Amino acid sequence: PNEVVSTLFQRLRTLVPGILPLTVSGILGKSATYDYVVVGAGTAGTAIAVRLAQSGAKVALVEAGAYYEFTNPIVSSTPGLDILLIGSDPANSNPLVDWVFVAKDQPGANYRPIHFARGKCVGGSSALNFMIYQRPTVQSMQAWADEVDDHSYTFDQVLPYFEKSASITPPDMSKRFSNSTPKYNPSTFTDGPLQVSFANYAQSFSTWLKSGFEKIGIKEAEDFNSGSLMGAQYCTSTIRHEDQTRSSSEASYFQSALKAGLNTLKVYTTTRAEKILFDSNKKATGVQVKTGLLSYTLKASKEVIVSAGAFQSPQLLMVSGIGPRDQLEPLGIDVISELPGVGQNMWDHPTFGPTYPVDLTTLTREARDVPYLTEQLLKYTTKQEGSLTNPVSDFLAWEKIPQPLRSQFSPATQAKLAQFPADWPEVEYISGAGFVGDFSNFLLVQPFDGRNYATILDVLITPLSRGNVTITSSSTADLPIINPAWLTDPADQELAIAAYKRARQLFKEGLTDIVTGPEAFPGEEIKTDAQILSAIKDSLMTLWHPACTCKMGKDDDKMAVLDSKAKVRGVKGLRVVDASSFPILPPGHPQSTVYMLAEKIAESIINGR
Ligand SMILES: Cc1cc2nc3c(=O)[nH]c(=O)nc-3n(C[C@H](O)[C@H](O)[C@H](O)COP(=O)(O)OP(=O)(O)OC[C@H]3O[C@@H](n4cnc5c(N)ncnc54)[C@H](O)[C@@H]3O)c2cc1C
Repeated sequence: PNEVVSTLFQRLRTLVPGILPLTVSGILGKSATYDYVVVGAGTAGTAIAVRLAQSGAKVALVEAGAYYEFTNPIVSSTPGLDILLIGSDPANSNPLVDWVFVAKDQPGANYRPIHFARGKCVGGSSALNFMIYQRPTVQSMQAWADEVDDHSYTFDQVLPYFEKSASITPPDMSKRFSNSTPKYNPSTFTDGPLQVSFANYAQSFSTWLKSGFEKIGIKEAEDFNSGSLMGAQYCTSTIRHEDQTRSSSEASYFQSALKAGLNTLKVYTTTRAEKILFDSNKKATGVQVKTGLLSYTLKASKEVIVSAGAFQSPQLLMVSGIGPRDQLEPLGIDVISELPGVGQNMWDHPTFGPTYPVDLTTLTREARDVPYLTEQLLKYTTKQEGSLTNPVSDFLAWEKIPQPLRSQFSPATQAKLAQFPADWPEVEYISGAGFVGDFSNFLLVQPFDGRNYATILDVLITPLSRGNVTITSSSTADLPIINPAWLTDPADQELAIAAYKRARQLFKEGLTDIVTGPEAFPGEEIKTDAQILSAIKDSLMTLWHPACTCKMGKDDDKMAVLDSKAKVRGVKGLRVVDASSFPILPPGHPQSTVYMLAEKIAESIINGR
């Protein structure tokens, strides 16, 4: 027992750091001058701030939240707990680390209010995400380069920045099931700070998926980080291999800079950016911030960089006078640069999918069988093994909808889908080792009937619906209104129905050895296309990938907010670097691209200097 207690104690110390990083804290409440002020210590913000500070510049990093190790202890650090407090029910949230956005009045979600989690902490959304790490395709990055008329965004040109941001550790096959060997390409990683690896446990459900997908025509893929996605394979995850904890931007970029004794970076936690300040030449001179009741100014002698995420970067621009004139003037905001694209053009990836009973151990057992859960907790804390090392979704498949389903698309939908390049998948299928239902609360929805359940999450990867972000006041204390507008383009509805049928086909033709009964959700009685669409709307959820709300674009693109170096048009000394800067949302999960962009723009700023 002494040994167990001692191991547990040591383990807890790695999950909840004992020392507050006071050495890097700015003096809260006191105005100061830096070379760069970065707003938002999220995924992009932490990465770019650390890179600028490593170049010798003095950098202030302003973050509205705190350290997640204190405001979401254990939950954020433990891969298997990533499903907690991020469900579609707004009550299923932790406001200490989440802004708790709610998307309302969405016809595509049958008007259910949808909780849209966004990280509010050092680490931002990388502290809440599902840890899937995968990169876009060659042709999708060509589309990005074409969209911004800048060849430096082609896949070959950006690969060094993907590589620079991350390192990879091979899977420990002595701890995983022997039939769960992943394929991957280690040559596209370096010794970058972000830790990418594989969990010390594969979901049993996932061990059936390679053969299952093959039976419905989706072949095994070689890997998902070298420029192609079509096919099925285990994915890499942002897991620190040595202790099987989450590798967020905080645990990677920030902690490694801290360990190296970086003293040019100062972090202002629990501090909200209120407004970007400009001089008479429209040059950004700093940021007005607020900690508690204290408002003060952090001056930037070189540049202000906004990395407040896809909802709050456009908000901060708008309250500072940059955006659509018809939104700003009625709120009494003086227009400094009229840019109609701020807050528009929002891309997101909606998800939904059927659930079946399966003859395997899944999350359902973990949630309902207390002795089993205790065993897993002990395994995780003492040996870094077992199901809690696994972020739940560890196997992916990608495709364009095949015949005969494809021929059922209307000519309009076929034409719209044809705009996407050949290597850009239309649909992703994600392993979901548990009951998902309407995504309201992953823990509470697990049935008590003693059976295990598994789900395939369909994700629309070529969404054509575009949403927006609008402000209701001139204060960043009021959350902006988000309107993802899921499924408002009829082509998305047709694609969603086809994707649903493919997921059902997988269970019925590919997974017959493990399926133990009829469809549990939404149910066999849902048959016609109209019924399927209605069931999709009743359960649709975001995959939390909002992007492109301050998009970069060509000089003649009126909706472009940024140039291809992420500089805000119409003003000086101001950039936006995060998921909002994307001109398009490339296929898949965006965090790898957010890190790539932070590395690329940091290098461009440093070289430009
Ligand atoms: C639940 C969930 C699951 C996801 N799963 C995956 C996945 O598996 N794989 C993947 O690739 N992607 C995933 N994503 C998406 C991915 O995490 C995001 O695309 C990415 O982290 C966005 O990075 P960002 O820098 O744009 O914004 P963020 O990381 O959200 O950073 C924005 C930061 O700005 C701060 N901020 C905002 N306003 C202000 C203000 N006024 N003043 C000061 N600070 C402010 C916020 O608190 C936050 O820290 C997921 C996201 C979520 C929420």
